[in-house]
Amino acid sequence: MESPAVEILDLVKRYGAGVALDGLALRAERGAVTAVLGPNGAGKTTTVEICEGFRTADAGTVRVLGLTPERPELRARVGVMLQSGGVPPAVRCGEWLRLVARFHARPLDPGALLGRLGLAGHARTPFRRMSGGQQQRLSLAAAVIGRPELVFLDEPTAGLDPQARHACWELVGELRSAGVSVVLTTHHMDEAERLADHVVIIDKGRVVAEGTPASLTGAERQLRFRARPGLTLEELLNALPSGSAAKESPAGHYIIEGRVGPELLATVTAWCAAEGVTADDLRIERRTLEDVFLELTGRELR
Ligand SMILES: Nc1ncnc2c1ncn2[C@@H]1O[C@H](COP(=O)(O)OP(=O)(O)OP(=O)(O)O)[C@@H](O)[C@H]1O
Repeated sequence: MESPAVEILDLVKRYGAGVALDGLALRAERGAVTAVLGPNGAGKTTTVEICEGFRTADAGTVRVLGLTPERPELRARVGVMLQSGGVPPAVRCGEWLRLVARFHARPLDPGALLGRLGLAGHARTPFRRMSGGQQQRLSLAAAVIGRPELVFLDEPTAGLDPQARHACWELVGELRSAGVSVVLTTHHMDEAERLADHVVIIDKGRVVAEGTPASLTGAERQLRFRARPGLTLEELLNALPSGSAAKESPAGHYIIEGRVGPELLATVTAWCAAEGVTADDLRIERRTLEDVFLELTGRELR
């Protein structure tokens, strides 16, 4: 049977007295987009860089396409986009991509790839003169130019403008359609929900939840509104159909769960009117990955 794109078991990484990874386990299937989600310092970059062979683990096993990360044959089969670094400051954008392409047997066309990522006009710009977002897009291009079987993208859209973000999303979609396995880290829930087949939420170096975006968020809808913090919800709860729940999370944000329909909506708005509460942004929607994370850890993702 074919090995998964990435398989991690009991991974531990310490930096001095601090534990960055605390027994992390993760499996990324071939041909799928796996999003690793978590707040700052959760251990995303450490995990990805161990898989890429740039850092060594203190304990645990890691297999990338069935091999240990330091195996040299992985270099031609795995594309890597780092959060920063790796490109000489004076090299011109187009020159760099052509150079990277030469290391691969069947590279994509560098010029076409630059065009796809909105960098056609910057082919002659030295790396150090490119904006952060442009540098990032070049790193993305360099990660995929060799037609890898597996690509690691560490926060590929951080700091990108909306247009560049969409170009990146499209590229990830195409990689997936071409059967490439993608492992990406992100802080953006919408990005994970939009792109990923499988989401792994990590916090403090451990996996706190995983599944498809739909299985994590569930099919149930919620009623949400914003109002002044500290409303007493007991009376509202008494008025709601049995099986409903009402909570304030975070302060000033109210979430009503249960059978969301006309009756529940009417009860909530009547209660608001009676309490003199103006419910801002009143809406009905599915739970988001952000909510899932908040429930699991009591903290927001960013
Ligand atoms: N080289 C290092 N030396 C010491 N501590 C480190 C080092 N790299 C990471 N850490 C620590 O390990 C923990 C995990 O960091 P990591 O960069 O993997 O998190 P992350 O989830 O990628 O965060 P971010 O979203 O901010 O990039 C953090 O507490 C961080 O301070």
